Amino acid sequence: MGIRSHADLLSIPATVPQNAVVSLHTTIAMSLSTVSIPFSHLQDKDYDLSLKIEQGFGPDGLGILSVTDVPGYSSLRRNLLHLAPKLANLPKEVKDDLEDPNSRYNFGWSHGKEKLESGKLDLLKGSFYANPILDTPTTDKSLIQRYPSYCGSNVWPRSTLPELELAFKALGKLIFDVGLMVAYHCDQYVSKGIKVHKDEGLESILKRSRCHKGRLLYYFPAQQGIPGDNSMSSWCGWHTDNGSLTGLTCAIFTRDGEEIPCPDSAAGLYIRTRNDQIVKVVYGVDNIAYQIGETAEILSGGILRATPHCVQAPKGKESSGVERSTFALFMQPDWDEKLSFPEEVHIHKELIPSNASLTYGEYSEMVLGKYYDKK
Ligand SMILES: O=C(O)CCC(=O)C(=O)O
Ligand SMILES: [Fe+2]
Repeated sequence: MGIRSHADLLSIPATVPQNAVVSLHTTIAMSLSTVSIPFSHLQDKDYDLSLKIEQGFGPDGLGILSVTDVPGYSSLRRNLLHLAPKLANLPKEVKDDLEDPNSRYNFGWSHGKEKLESGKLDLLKGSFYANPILDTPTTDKSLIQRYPSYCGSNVWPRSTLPELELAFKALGKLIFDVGLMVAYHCDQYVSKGIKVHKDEGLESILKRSRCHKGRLLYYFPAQQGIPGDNSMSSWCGWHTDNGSLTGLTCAIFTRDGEEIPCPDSAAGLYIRTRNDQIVKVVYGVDNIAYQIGETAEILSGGILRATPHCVQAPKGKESSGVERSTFALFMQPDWDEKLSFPEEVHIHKELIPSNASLTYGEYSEMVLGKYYDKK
């Protein structure tokens, strides 16, 4: 998929916090709140946010920060996230019709198609992918064949869940617009370290891209945790996102579609920081979180660093039947955008020659081949 890669992070050399309790499989990690930026500051191009960006995305940051008080966000989030269990519970034939094997399931419904860290197919979650900005990014047949995961068209359940399209596009566009503001302030921060040429900053690159992808995620009910998997990454394996900037909602937990507080405070998103701490990340329900993807690392010459993350399923008796719904927006460069790799490549070293010059389309097709069975 266009999107993420289970990087080779299986043996994470975590610096275990002093007070951590270590069991055979699980490390109880510290829980930390993200740095947060009020929308009114973010919106102001003259507001100096370099300290906040540094605290969030700099060498000692978590690699994730969040934006508060975005007008209209709260109801758009709830509207979309509550559709995830509905979509996942549609009859199998309906979901089959929403599949797009040609794009390696990067448009429409995807369940059990992607490989987990273990090499097994991922049955724990279902996803619905669409480009919230453009329904048909191109009509050029050769491009569609070459980059099917970006150049294909959206597939909407127009007769079976008609409200999905509007809700998905509305939330996706809002997270995109706010993400561009985050990108602008990232450029300001990066330009203190390296020269950022006009039109080559993250904001310009993301603004002109036709490659953005939203992912509505639905994690199927945990049965007293995931049987046989006590690990931190029991719901979603460790990986870095392929794109530049990922916008994330705070997840909703439900049982039979009814919202409930999560019964296990250890469940949720974990991040490995740049100084190798593993941290459980928390932010307000109405905040939009943004984390760094691989191509922001490449474009910034390593000043920004891709954020490794995973998701832990809730454990224990009360967790039986608990579902999790969330949304991610992968803001990615256009398929035609040139990426110049620094001499020292940290990302997918085994696939990418140093000093390579690839387009984002070429790069992501290379990386994706790893996580899907060949058709
Ligand atoms: O479920 C989440 O909170 C994160 C999902 C994720 O990391 C991804 O889809 O790349
Ligand atoms: Fe991710």
